[in-house]
Parts: sequence; structure tokens; C-alpha cells
Amino acid sequence: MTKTLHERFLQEKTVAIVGCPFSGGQRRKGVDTGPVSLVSAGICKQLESLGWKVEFDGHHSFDHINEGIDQDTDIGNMKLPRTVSAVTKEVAATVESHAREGKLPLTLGGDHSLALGTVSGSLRAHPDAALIWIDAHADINTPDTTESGNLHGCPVSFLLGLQGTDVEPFNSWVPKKPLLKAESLVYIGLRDIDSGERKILKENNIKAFSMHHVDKYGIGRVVEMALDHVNGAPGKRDRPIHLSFDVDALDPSVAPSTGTPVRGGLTFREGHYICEALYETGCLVALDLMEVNPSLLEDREAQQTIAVGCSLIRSAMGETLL
Ligand SMILES: NC(=[NH2+])NCCC[C@H](N)C(=O)O
Ligand SMILES: [Mn+2]
Ligand SMILES: [Mn+2]
Repeated sequence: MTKTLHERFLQEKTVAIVGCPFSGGQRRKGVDTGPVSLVSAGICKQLESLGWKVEFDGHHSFDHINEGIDQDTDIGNMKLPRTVSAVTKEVAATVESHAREGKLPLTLGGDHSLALGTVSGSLRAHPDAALIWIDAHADINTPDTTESGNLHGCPVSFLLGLQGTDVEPFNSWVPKKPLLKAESLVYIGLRDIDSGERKILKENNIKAFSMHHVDKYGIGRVVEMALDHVNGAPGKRDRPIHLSFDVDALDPSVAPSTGTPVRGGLTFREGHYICEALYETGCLVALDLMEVNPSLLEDREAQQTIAVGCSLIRSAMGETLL
């Protein structure tokens, strides 16, 4: 029998919820209300009924950092660099401490720049962890290649320590010797990649399954190939996994209330299948659910997106169909 999730890398079946009401990595208001909505929708109770001990002592307050936001002028192309750097530095410390205590940190965003913090925290506690990034976007722009200047499009480049990421203010805490290697990263769901990002993906030989691959092979094969890749051999399944799920990986008909929707995305089942299959490995050590923005579109779309967010989380944490 394969070991259950908490027997492998966690010390107990405890999930520590890290609510991150933060939107400074992009320019649309409202994504900071995502975590509050997911908790109000009952995610804590839902995880308890799956047998988890749930720790949640309120959302992280970034007020002390946001106070300086008006003085946070661009550095090169980067928008709000000091704010994003300070926020992600704190998130890294929080996620790291939960992970070191043998718990599974579940970070609720907020925009995807937060993942610079969550993944850094995970890797400090689980240096061998691989990163599975589910997204319409690669979020691998560097401060030099970003066209928008929005840092939610850049976290992966900092994690990999790509050229151009050794910049202020991030170099005050992001390590020179990166914690993440290119071969420990795999993408699923990509369909909107900037030209600079395409070059980075090629040059660094990064494994990426676009929607084209999902159509071609089916989601079952794609997840298998993704897991084979990060584990280094077919069928091998022993590396801890950090799953960073951007809700915009799903088709906008499934998850409409998000800041940068792109048509042609994952179906409801494809998204859930990924989460179920990763739970089944027993290797999941951290989970992010990002970019839920309930203030976009009408209430109906917002509620739909929040509900889908909760059910993706449940699937990644053991909810089964049978
Ligand atoms: N986390 C996201 N939704 N990222 C969208 C990024 C879009 C675009 N590639 C940019 O750099 O701005
Ligand atoms: Mn995205
Ligand atoms: Mn993203």
C-alpha cells in the first residue's frame, strides 16, 4: 500500500491556512478579497470534513507594508517592487514555519506574485520539492522581459534565479543560489505566453504542457508525464510536491472572475483531475490557490469562481468521487 499523504512528508494531517489578501502584483482591484471569500464560503469546515485538522488564525495583514505603497515607485519595468518584495518575504517566512512543523500550508491569494513567497518557504523546509504550476500563463518574465511590469507575471524567474532577477529590493532576501532548479518545475495549462517567456522556457529546457498537449494526450497522460519528469523516471513518485494553482488555468466559462482570463482553458474536470491525481501521489506538501477575484463580473460569476476554487482545494486534499 502506498503511504497516505501525511505519513510521507507531513508530521500530522494538519493544514495551515495562509490567507493572503494582496493585489500589488497586478493592477486590477479586488483580487485581495479572494481569500476572505474562500474562507467565508466554508473552506475550513470542508477540509475538516475530509479529516484534516485545520489551523486558521485570520488572514495575514499587509497593512504595514501597504502603507508605503504610494511611495513605491517603479524600479526599471517593475511596478510596486518594494511592496511585492516585502509581502513575499513575509509569506515565505510564514509558509516555511508551517512546513517545518510538518503541516501542509494552503495559501489563498491574492495575486500570483505571492508564489515567490510560498514556493521559497516550501523549498526552505523541503529542499527536494518540485514545483507544479497550473496556469494559463508561465509567470516567468524577468524584470527585463516583462512588458506589463506586473510582478504576478514574474515569480518563477526569481525562484529560478534567472538573469536579471538579481535586483533591488528582491536581492535583499531572494538567495543568489536559487532554491529551485529548472528541471524541478513543470507547467500545465499554458496558452498565453509572452515572447520573452517563450525564449526563457526554451533556453532553460523547462517542461511545459500547454493546452495543445492537454488536447493531444488527454489530462491523464499529461499529469503522468509531468510527474515522471519531476521524479526523474517513469512511475517514480517520491519527490515532495508544491502545487501552485492559478484559477485562470481553468476556462473562463468555468472560473470567470479572475484578472487575466484566457479562453481555451482547462475544463472543470481537467482542473479537478490534476488536483486529485496529485493528492493520490501522497507527495503534496504545499498548495496555493491564486487569482480568485470576486469583484470582477457579476455576483453570479464571482460565486461560481469561489465555489470552483473551494472544490479544487478539496480535490487536492483528498475528496474522492467514490
Ligand atoms: N498570474 C497571472 N495571472 N499572470 C498573468 C501574466 C500576464 C503577462 N504574461 C504579464 O507578464 O503581465
Ligand atoms: Mn494566470
Ligand atoms: Mn499565474
